[in-house]
Amino acid sequence: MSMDRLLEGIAAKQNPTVAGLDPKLAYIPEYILKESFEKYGETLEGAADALLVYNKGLIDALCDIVPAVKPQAAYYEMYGWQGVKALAETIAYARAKGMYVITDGKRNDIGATMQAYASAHLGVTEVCGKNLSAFDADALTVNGYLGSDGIEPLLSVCAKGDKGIFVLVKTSNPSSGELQDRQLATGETVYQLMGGNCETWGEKLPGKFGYSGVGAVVGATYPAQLDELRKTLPHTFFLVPGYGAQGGGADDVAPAFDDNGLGAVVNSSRGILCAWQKEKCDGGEYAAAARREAIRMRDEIVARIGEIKLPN
Ligand SMILES: O=C(O)c1cc(=O)[nH]c(=O)n1[C@@H]1O[C@H](COP(=O)(O)O)[C@@H](O)[C@H]1O
Repeated sequence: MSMDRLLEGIAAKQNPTVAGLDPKLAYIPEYILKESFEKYGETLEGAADALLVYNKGLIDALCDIVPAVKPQAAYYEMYGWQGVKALAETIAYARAKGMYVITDGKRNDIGATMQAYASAHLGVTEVCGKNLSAFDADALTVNGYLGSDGIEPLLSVCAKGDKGIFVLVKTSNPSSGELQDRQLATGETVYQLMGGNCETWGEKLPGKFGYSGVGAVVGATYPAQLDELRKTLPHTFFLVPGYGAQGGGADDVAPAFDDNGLGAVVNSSRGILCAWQKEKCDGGEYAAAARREAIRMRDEIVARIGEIKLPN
């Protein structure tokens, strides 16, 4: 149920990481851009085609060693409906290759509108009595700061379709403390309260390995909070962004894991996408360079946490 498929993928591949698919034209090798622009002109359609070709090359190179991808919707929306089509095709391609797909949309709204987001990204949309899948990701990042009526619609969609959500709790950005670290009259911080909400919401989506379908986003840039939240949120699986380009390393993310080497999946986007540029290798090697970086990241983290075991 819920997050179990992600945990099974992590254990099978002995790799607790997710590759962030946040593509920009500046990261895409010249030969891909040239072909897409020749086909569709220097248009949004040409750019979106290049994104998709680039993503497919990455997915092909990573799918046997990395359990999940996280496309961030903004990088597709910036190319209009053509970009959004590339997002949908990226999700379908990655799922067909056996990867768990977390759409990073950080969505939230009031209940009725949230229901529409839930249908769009995780559930089905009814058309003339038929239930059709729109984006059909495995999980979605969401903003819980509108309150529980913005989360409830997701829980029923997740229960029906074996899907999960990751709720923003303590985000990786430098200013996250402006709101999230504020202390409430009860003495707890706002992020602690939100973390507690994840445990409560997760009771509706229990998982067979102890982690529910309601995960939490906690940044690699805040290792002390990762440590604290791992201890206080035993049923909440963490999505940990901030490794690599934002400065987080293996030592920072290690506290996010439990004694079985489970408990978190660590994201790297630019670190993987731009590996070929960092290595200064030929564009034709971009996918191989991404794979090398994914292996380096996996090995660095697994060396800290040990073997990953699924509890019985
Ligand atoms: O929800 C997220 O994924 C997220 C939450 C957060 O607190 N910080 C954060 O960086 N992210 C996302 O994680 C990715 C980080 O990208 P890199 O810094 O390039 O690895 C981006 O897609 C961000 O939008």
